[in-house]
Amino acid sequence: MIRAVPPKKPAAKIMKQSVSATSSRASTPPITPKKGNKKLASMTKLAKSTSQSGTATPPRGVVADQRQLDLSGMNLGSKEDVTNVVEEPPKVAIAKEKLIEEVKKTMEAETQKKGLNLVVIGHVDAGKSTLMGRLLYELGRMDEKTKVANERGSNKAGKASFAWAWGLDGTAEERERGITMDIAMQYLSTPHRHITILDAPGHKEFIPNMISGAAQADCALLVVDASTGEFEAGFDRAGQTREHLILVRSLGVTQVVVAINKLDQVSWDQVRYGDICDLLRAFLIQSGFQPSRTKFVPVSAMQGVNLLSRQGDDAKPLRFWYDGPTLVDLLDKLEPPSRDIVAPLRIPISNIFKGQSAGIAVIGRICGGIVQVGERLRALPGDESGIVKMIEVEDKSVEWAASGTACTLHLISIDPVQLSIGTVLCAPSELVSLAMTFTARIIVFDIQIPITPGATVELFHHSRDLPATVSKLISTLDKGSGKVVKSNPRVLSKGLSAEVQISLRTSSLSGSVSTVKSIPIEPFSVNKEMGRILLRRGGETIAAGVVLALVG
Ligand SMILES: Nc1nc2c(ncn2[C@@H]2O[C@H](COP(=O)(O)OP(=O)(O)OP(=O)(O)O)[C@@H](O)[C@H]2O)c(=O)[nH]1
Repeated sequence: MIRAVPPKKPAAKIMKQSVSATSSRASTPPITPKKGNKKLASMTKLAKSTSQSGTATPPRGVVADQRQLDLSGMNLGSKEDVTNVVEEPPKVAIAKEKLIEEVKKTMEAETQKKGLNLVVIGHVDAGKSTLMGRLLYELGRMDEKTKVANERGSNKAGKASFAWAWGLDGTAEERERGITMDIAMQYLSTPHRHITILDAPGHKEFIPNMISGAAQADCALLVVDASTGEFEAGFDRAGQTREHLILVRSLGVTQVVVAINKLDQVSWDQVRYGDICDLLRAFLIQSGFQPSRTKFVPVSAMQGVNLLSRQGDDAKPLRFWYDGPTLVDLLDKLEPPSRDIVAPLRIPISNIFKGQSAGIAVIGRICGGIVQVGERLRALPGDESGIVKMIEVEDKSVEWAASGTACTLHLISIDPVQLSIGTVLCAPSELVSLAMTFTARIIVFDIQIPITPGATVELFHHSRDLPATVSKLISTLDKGSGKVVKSNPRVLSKGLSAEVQISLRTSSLSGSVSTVKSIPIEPFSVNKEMGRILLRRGGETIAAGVVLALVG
């Protein structure tokens, strides 16, 4: 199904006009950096600046409740400042049942471009940001002026080879270090798809940020450096090519496009391309990806070869042996996942920033249901609620947004101090459950030290990570049937499937005290996206799994 996003218009006309209006928006040629992009850029900067100061991306073991930390750098006013809104709060324009019908119609409209969220992953320096920067340009999302400014700026900084990456890596520190540190969000439009790009950092140090991006993704674009020695480094046990693939699969991503990049560095060697594809194909199958849902494409991000076309001299050596799809052809065929629009509304917050006018703005991907302007939302944990003043999707103001959509909500009449990364917004009549202990079915990764009862771990759930304990080892399970193989095992070693109990801890590995008492979480059987978890320890992902039941 589709991510359905209507244009902003008088609510009464929504039902009649949405299909044509939406389709015309869908075919609108995008493009130059807009006002909204500036806002997004500053928001991204905010996330990055907090990450530089060690707050948004806590070093391993640091308490991950970001509530105070996130808000401290934002100069947010008190509740009075935020809630003292003179203007009338907006009203809900359309009844829920009618809205569901409206959304269904829009989603079924054949002319509607299908939307999806794509996380760009791969080993450090594989060329992810360069590829995305070049693609933005080729598809008309980056204008000539910005391109020239990035070329001049990077040249002046002695980093000419990063000119394309500067289109995504926006902060001074990222540009200085020549690496991506936090997720950068951009939008691309192919003939049949609206794609929200989440450019993830490749450096091991920033894996938590990468997980935050992967948790919001439907599909992944894996970028691999084909240069001699570089592919091998990334594919090594300690490399991020493997780790990123395992992580995205664990978080529910089933479709991957693999871009074998920098082929210009190996003279477009067809044998090298084939060897890399063979190795990756075997690893993808081993990691649980279906061969029919993994596609490979040879490219050079730097030269812009085989992104949109294979024209020009640079592409000549590739034309000798390749006549398959381009990268854009493959992106255009990615299958959007089904969206559960009738499910209870769930919006886990992945970022918070001060709104342009009154109120606070939060970013999140809708994991079920529909949200509309004027709706009152409850924020959990806590007892706060607020009103949706505005919804933005792809920098455009819309009346509603449905499950699967990454959106920015501007909230009023809410105390921002009660919000944090990981807070879940939902309808007051259908609250998300809270728990500090739950059981989960996990798969243990390739770990050296087995998991024992009471093992301290970092629990990753959506964009949040928290100190936790594997409080009980309940049973080991048969991977295929799920039947109990052994009850109360003493340890869990690599490759095992097991049922465990996980409890939040009130202190982190570093000894600081967490204020988190319970988190909004749901069994996988209730809401898939709310029920996925990852466990990390010592900077390594040790297990992934799904929530079975909440204990307390
Ligand atoms: N020759 C060649 N160099 C490339 C190509 N793509 C990227 N590079 C270079 O590889 C280096 C790293 O590129 P980035 O785009 O920053 O890599 P990245 O994967 O985004 O890096 P992180 O996000 O920090 O992991 C830069 O110097 C690029 O110019 C390519 O197709 N050919």
